[in-house]
Order: sequence, then C-alpha cells, then structure tokens
Amino acid sequence: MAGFRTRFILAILCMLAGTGLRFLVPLVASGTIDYALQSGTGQSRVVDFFRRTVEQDWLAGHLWAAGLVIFGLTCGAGLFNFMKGKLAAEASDGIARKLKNRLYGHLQRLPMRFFDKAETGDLVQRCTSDVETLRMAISTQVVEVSHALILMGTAIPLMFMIDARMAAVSFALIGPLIAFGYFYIKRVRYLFQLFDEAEGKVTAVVQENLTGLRVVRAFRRQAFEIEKFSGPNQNYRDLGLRLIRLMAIYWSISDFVALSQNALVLGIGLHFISSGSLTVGTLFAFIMLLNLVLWPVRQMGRTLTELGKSTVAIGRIEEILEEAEEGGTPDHGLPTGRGHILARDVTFSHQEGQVALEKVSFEVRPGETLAILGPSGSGKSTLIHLLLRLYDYQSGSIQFDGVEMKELDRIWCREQFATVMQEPFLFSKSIIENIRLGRPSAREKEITRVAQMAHIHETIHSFPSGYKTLVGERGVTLSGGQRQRVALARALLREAPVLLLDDALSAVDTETEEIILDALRKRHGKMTTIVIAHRLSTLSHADRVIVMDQGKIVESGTHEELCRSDGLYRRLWHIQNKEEPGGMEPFTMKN
Ligand SMILES: Nc1ncnc2c1ncn2[C@@H]1O[C@H](COP(=O)(O)OP(=O)(O)OP(=O)(O)O)[C@@H](O)[C@H]1O
Repeated sequence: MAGFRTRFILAILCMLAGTGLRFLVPLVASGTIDYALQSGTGQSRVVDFFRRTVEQDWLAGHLWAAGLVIFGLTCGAGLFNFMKGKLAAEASDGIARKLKNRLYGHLQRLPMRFFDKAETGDLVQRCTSDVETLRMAISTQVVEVSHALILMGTAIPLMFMIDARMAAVSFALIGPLIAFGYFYIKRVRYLFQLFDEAEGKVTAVVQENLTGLRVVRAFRRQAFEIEKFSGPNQNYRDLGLRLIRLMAIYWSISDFVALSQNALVLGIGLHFISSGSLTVGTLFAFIMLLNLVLWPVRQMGRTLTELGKSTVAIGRIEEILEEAEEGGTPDHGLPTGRGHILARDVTFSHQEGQVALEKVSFEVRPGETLAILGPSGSGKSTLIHLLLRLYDYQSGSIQFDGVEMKELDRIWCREQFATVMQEPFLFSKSIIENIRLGRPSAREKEITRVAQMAHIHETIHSFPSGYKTLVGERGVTLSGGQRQRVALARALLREAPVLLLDDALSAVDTETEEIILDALRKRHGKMTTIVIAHRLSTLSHADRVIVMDQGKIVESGTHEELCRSDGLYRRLWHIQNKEEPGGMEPFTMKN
C-alpha cells in the first residue's frame, strides 16, 4: 500500500461522505411524510427537527422543495461514489503495477534451484492472473468492506434511535445470515485454491505445448497433446462449476433471507401502524434504511468470494516473494579478474543421492585453453553451471584468481565469463540487439569484428535487413548453426577473462567450425577458454583435455598424451577418424 495510502484514505472519506448523504434521503422523506402530509401531528425526532426548521404549511404547499433536496443529496452521493471508485481504482492499479514489477524483479534474482522445480506456466499465472485477482479485491472489496461496516455502524444506532422495536425486527434475520457467511468463506476459499492451481496447470500445459510445437508436429503428437490438455481443462471446468454452484446456493439463500427481512419489517410495521404505535413516515424511513443495510448484506456473498479468492492469490504470490534471492551486487565496482581457475575435489548433486560431479579437480591458468570431453550426462554442463554460480557446489573448492568463488560476489563471478550455452537462447529482437547483449556499449565496428570471428558476418549481410533482421521468438528464424554463431559473437563481444563454450559449435559444419577455431586460436593467450565438445577436432587444439565419465575425471593430459594412453579419448579419436576416412588432421595449438 506504500505510496498509495493517501488515495486510499481519500477514497474511504469519499465513501463516508456519500454514505452520509444517502442516509439523509430516508430521513428527509420520512420527515416530509409525517410533518407535511400528516398535518404536523407526527411524533419523532425527525419531525421535531422539521418543526424547528420549516413551516408546516409552507412545506405542504412546496413539496417539490423536499424532492429537490432529495435530488441534491442523491447527486452529491453519486459524485462522492464516483470519486471513491476513481481513487480506489488508481490506488489498486498502482499497487498491482508495483507488485508485478516487484515479482518480476524478484524472479530475476531467484536461484536456479527454484526454477528447476517451478512450472513456467504456473509462474506466469501467479505474476498476472493472481495479481489481477488481488487488484480487483483491493479496488472494490477493500472499499466495499469498509462501506458495509460503516453502513452497519451508522444504520444500527440510527434505527435504534428512531424506533427500538422496529430496529430489533429489522435485524432479526441478518445475524444468522452473517454466521452462514462465515462457513461459506471457508469453503469458497478452499475451492478457489484448487481452482487457481487447476488454472495454473492449464496454463503450464499450453505454455509447454507452444514451446515444443515443432517436436509435437515432428512426432505427430497433436492428438496426444489435445488429450493431455483436455484432462486439466476438464478439471478446471469442474472446479469452476463447483465454485459457481456454491456461490449460487449462497447467493440465493442470502437473497431469500434479505428479502424475507424486508417482508417481515413491512408486515410488522403495518401492524404497528394499524395499532397506532408507528407513523407511516417512520415505516417508510425503516424500509429505506433497511434497504441501505441489506444491500451490503446481499453483496456479502460476492465480497466474501472475492476476499476468499484474493487470500489464495496473496498466498500464491507470497510463495514466490518468500523464496530467498541468490544475492550479488550489480554495481560492485570490482576490477576484472585474470581468469585463473583452480578446482579441487568439487562434488555436487542436483538431488540427494544423485551425484553429478565427484571430486573433480583441474586447473586452467590465465590465457590457457581447457577442453572437456565425456559421454552424455557425465557432468560437463554441470561444471560450467558451477563456474557461473548458477548452483553452488556442496564440497571441495573452486578458486578464481586464488579466491574461493563462494566468497566472491555472485554477479562479479558471472561477469568474468562469456558463455555460449549448449542451447543458445536468442531474444525476439534484431540480430544486432542480440549480439549487443554481450556489451551494450559496443560500437558497430566491434560488433562486425566479433561477427566475423564467429563467421556469421557474411551470412547476416546476405539477409535483406542485414544486422537489423528480426530473429523471432528464441531465434526460430535462424538455423541451429546460425543461432550458435550469433551466440558466439555475443559472447566474444563481452571480452570477459574466461570464454566458456558448452558444445557451442555442435550445429556448425566442420569447415565453418575450423574457420571459427582458427580465429579463436589467434586469441590464444589473451583469454582463458574452457570448451566442451563431442567432436575431438574441436578439442584437440587445447592446452589440456580432461575426459569425464559419470561425474568423475577419468583422463587428463594434452591431445598427444591422451592419444598415446589407452583410454576413452584414444578410442574416440580412432572412431571419429575412421568415420571420416582421410579426415582432417587435428588442429593443435602448434599448427
Ligand atoms: N537441473 C537438474 N536437475 C536434476 N538433475 C540434473 C539437472 N541438470 C542435470 N542433471 C543431471 O546431472 C547429470 C549431469 O548432467 P550434465 O548436463 O552436466 O551432463 P553433460 O555431460 O553436460 O551431458 P551432455 O553432453 O548430454 O550435455 C545428468 O545425470 C543429469 O541428468
């Protein structure tokens, strides 16, 4: 509410003023009836007030004046009502905008472990639909609840002051209705929790399907996907129906009770009039006042539903906000490192009992190139993720320039690496904007230079819009190899002390790969490089190669050393060279 309290208080004050004016309407009407039309014989506080204020004959001859006052009061109440709605809407929209920004900012800073468990569709739902539920509740229900409380708080004493017997009759059925409302909100809250979760599941299925659309088509999984969608969709609809049924039952019962209350007041009031103990004007005032009170009572069902929904939405939003952020200072002002990495006995598991890395040790000195080879699932990408501090290792040590990485600022650590991930992600922007992500301040000349190094400059030039070509969502309008090369250019632009290439050239043809490697080799000594690949031709130029298997380092040495020893590297080397008869001689740093 911070920053919007004044608007909210003003909204409540407007609501108070409007309610006050609405209360005056039945008093003016009943006074006019009992004073002007009953020849001044009526007995009540209202009539006494009229007697002191206006001549009875004059009022009887100028009834339009009472009408005009009632019209004026109603207009005033309408104006205040409008102001209340406007101010409450401005405040709630502002709160929702602030909350969405806070949620989005918080998501940017949450650790990867949170996203490993979360479903994207569900997170989207929490950041949009749940915030919207909350906005609606703040804009209408918070003011409505205050409205109802003020109406009750004013009407009850006023009615008791006018006629205590009639007041007791007027509230006979409302008490039980409020008790019934208490049980209703508990039930509706539970159902809405299920309903909201079901909506999150539907969003998650749609989101996953749209992301994997090509796989769905390629494997002719449309029918399966439609079937997969229909389950959560059916559940969502069933829960929606249950909610509607519950609301219908409550609303019809509350309407029935509220209208019966009117009938009770009318019946007993008429009886009192016929026995001479009540005036027509007082009954008229009671019926009008009762309807002022009955309105929020009838609305209570809607208000309780909305409040029930919003408490669930708040809970779901809080679940995100309560997650601890991973830390790091964006403006740390620390100098760039040299790129010396020393890992000792690093052990890490994603889940308990499933070791992804076990006692991994290696060293890369500034300017050196380390290559990592190993079968699928052997832990290569995990190692990269630990260097980027996307996850923190559980035991062992990784030092960067001689300092334990866990003790360094997380954001500073990430700035030391320029990375091309295994599945490079491009944003739905132009190619130049995607490359510029590496260093936003880079000039066009520098962008062209890195694009040439990544051997993508010519290709970009051949596009009709050149560097301004839009790449579509996740870069879908580019080929896999083109995407990888744009991502490489982006990483090279960064000019960080360490370049991390996680299978970064796997989709690039061998000839292009050689040209790129040649360009990278010219930078040898200028930046530390860690390269993961399955193609040995990509790795053989490295100063040292480590071979991983099942999370452990099983071999380590230069290309020549590993070719001499009888291990996985040598076997792979033979297999890959047999597959490419007369294949290229491996490039080494000495070439
Ligand atoms: N986020 C995660 N949650 C749980 N387990 C994971 C996660 N990421 C990876 N793993 C597991 O950790 C192990 C190592 O995975 P990693 O991605 O490091 O392998 P890799 O050597 O890079 O494989 P590839 O060559 O296929 O990319 C695998 O058994 C994998 O199933």
